[in-house]
Amino acid sequence: MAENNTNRKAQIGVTGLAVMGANLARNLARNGYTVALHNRSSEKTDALLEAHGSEGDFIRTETLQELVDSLESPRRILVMVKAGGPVDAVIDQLVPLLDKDDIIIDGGNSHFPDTIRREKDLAEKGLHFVGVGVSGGEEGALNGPSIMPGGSAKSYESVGPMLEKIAAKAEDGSPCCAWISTDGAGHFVKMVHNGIEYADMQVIGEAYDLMRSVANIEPAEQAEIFKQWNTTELSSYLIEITAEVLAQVDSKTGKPFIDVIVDQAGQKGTGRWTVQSALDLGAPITGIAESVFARALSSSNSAAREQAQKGFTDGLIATTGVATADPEFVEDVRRALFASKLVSYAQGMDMLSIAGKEYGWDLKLDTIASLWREGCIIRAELLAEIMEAYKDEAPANMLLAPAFNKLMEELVPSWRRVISKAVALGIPVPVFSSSLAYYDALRRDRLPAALIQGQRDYFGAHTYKRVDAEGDYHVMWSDDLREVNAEDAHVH
Ligand SMILES: NC(=O)C1=CN([C@@H]2O[C@H](COP(=O)(O)OP(=O)(O)OC[C@H]3O[C@@H](n4cnc5c(N)ncnc54)[C@H](OP(=O)(O)O)[C@@H]3O)[C@@H](O)[C@H]2O)C=CC1
Ligand SMILES: O=C(CO)[C@H](O)[C@H](O)COP(=O)(O)O
Repeated sequence: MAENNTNRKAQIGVTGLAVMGANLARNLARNGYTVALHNRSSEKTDALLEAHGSEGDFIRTETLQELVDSLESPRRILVMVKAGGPVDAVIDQLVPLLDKDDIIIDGGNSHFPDTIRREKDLAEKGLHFVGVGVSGGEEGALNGPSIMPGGSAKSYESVGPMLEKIAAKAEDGSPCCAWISTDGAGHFVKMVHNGIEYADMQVIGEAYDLMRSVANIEPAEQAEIFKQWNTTELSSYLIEITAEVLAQVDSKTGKPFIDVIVDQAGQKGTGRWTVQSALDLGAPITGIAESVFARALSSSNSAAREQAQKGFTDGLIATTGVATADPEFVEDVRRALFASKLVSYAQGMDMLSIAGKEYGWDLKLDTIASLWREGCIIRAELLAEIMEAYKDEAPANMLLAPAFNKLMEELVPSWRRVISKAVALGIPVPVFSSSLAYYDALRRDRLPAALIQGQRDYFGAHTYKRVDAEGDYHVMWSDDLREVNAEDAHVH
């Protein structure tokens, strides 16, 4: 049902009816809410109503004033427009039309500093602003996404029940939606989710490349391998869709579909933001960073790639390493993929823990892992175990939780063999190898960081700490090489 009826009131309005907004509106309507619809250009509103108007109770509106007038008070307006300037533009148009205590919900992939700014500005005007991370793509938005809401606890009392109703449900029936923390926390968690998503996709790509380049396993055969892997501890949405992409045959040429796609990966920005933010926080998300750079390397300078293919001829680039699909090699790749994937999740969780302290957010890592169990792009069987690992006392690092510690020990030999083979044959595995370096660095008794401290003290009197005494020290490098207490020498 869809009417322009000024007497009827909707419980929520949605503005921005592209794929995500349209499907979230339908999801809300299917769950029994009366939903007011608005889009900058009314074609999308009409297209939605024509195709799906019978799915629930919708109110068609043409202007933002009509949208506002169609809502019960306090008003709830879900903004699903392009992230960035368009969100500010919509907020600026909405604010003069709203009353105290009305709630604007931004469900797009907004950058969390923008969300912090918007929440503060709107709070000063007596309005609530809720930045909500939504993951699950088009299909998830319709049938149940993973939802990560920030904003004030008070606003969650009003929007939480609706969001929980439309969210994906985990196996135990709990909704994949819970209040994360104040202001930009929801968008921050969604951003880190996307960082993990980038790494997860890249490690799958590296496994594919290894099996194809080293063992000549063609895409159709790999589709079966990924399907089988999806029945193991690797079981996840991304492994599942990888099998489908690899099974696809191009209708124009009859070639494997993967072979007709230009090998230059795009990105909209959330992975890049994750790395930028990690640099600010000093969070060592090395695998996630490599996955963002791998996309950049694939696409930023195609002329350099073309010339290097002809110019870098050290004879190591593999055409084949293993003659056939050696099952032991394939199992090694599976294990290497799983180990690298575990590192990506561990790095993401570590970044959340650091950010919680820095931004004053009480981030519950077990709850966050629980929200990612269903509905989102990184949903995986593994997340139930991650949730358990953070349930009581959070480990200093996810990999140190007993279950993962033991698992990593089992995976490491395969991981090393696969990376050695890749390096020997000249196949780039940036996330496999940086993840192993991260694991090795964590477990190493002495790191060369000691030498870096010595160098810093030499050229900049930056001081160092001793392993056997408290305090900060400096060596009089350009004098008599005496060690002095930094405080006495007035250096820091
Ligand atoms: N696509 C996906 O899989 C996912 C997307 N997201 C995020 O959800 C949000 C919506 O994504 P998606 O549905 O893909 O849509 P897009 O990001 O493609 O945005 C299109 C929508 O934004 C509207 N819009 C653009 N500029 C303005 C403006 N200045 N004023 C008013 N409206 C404007 C468009 O209106 P018009 O029709 O008039 O042009 C249209 O409704 C984005 O932030 C995206 O990053 C989050 C998770 C997954
Ligand atoms: O948020 C998402 C899923 O969680 C979107 O799909 C996201 O836009 C994908 O990112 P990119 O285009 O950078 O690969």
